[in-house]
Amino acid sequence: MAPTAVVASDRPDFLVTAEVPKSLQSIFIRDEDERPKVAYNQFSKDIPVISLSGIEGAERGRVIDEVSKACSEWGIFQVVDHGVPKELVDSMTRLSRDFFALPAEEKLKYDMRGGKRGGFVVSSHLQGESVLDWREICTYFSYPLHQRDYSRWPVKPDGWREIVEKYSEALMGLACNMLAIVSEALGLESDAVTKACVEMDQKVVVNFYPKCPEPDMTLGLKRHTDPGTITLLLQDQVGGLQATKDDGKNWITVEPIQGAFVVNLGDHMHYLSNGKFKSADHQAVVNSNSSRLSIATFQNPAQEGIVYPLDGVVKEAEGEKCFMEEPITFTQMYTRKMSRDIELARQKKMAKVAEQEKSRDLPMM
Ligand SMILES: O=C(O)CCC(=O)C(=O)O
Ligand SMILES: [Fe+2]
Repeated sequence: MAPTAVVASDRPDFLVTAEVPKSLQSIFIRDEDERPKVAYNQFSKDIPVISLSGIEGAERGRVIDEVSKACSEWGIFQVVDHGVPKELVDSMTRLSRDFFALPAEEKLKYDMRGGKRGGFVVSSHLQGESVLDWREICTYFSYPLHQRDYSRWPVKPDGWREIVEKYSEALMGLACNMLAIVSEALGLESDAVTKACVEMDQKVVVNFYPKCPEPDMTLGLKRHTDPGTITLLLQDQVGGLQATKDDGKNWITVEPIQGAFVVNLGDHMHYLSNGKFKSADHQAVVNSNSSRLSIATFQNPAQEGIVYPLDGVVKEAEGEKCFMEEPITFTQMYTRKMSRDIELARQKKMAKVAEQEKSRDLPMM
């Protein structure tokens, strides 16, 4: 039976950590073509690992070259020697895990459903999906500072709030450094991308993927590209982040590296670069052996930020064309992306129903 669409308000019924069920509820079962093809722990070394050591001095040229190559080929890479203190990363990871271990009623004090800006939710804050992701999340809208609403920041576990504050500030610093490198990799001034963002927005999303009884049938987070400018992802040592550079024909599992950040370019950056830099298609798979934690820090432009290739990126003299018809705002870009996703899901569902009807009409052999 085709699963019926789940509205966000139904979701706590599917709270996945309460007690891991023996089999998967149908609402988590993905169509066959969407299911994982590669194991969560079959790690690949294909994604470049770039050291940021010496980035303000003699090593800058090397970093720019490596970032440029990684962004053209994958749109995803890892960074080490990034300067974010290890103790901060360790505290953030430990307190995040402690939060998800709290009783459901404690987490639901920060229930994010109904359009609240931040807090706890099961599966996803997007509405109208017919299959659920196998995860719980806690979201912090951390920047701009004047929009920060601490009433949506959990007070438990003790000290988490203060650590998230420090973490989001440190990651804002790292993101700006990375965007300077990406600008220079496009042959532009180092502030070209941050200027295009108008005012940098940041959202910290802590993903918790519980152990799953039938991990081959579902996904922790379905295939997507991140919409914003750049994402910095911290993952534990379990493994589960997968990326593809050939539209889903082949997937690789990103090797977890202690203390590294996975850097993902989002759609905004893809457009700013006139398509020279990719926004990586990625997903998260789950497993039956252990739960997994990842912390995604999304750096987005302001809502009115312009989405259009940056001045100087399109080399017209070399016959290059601008691949967008007209500039749009980030809000327009995001709305179009969402409607496209919904339309694709609708078409897929219709094709499936038609297929089922056709096979029902076939004469019995
Ligand atoms: O958990 C992961 O590895 C991926 C998370 C992610 O892609 C996201 O939150 O957008
Ligand atoms: Fe993502």
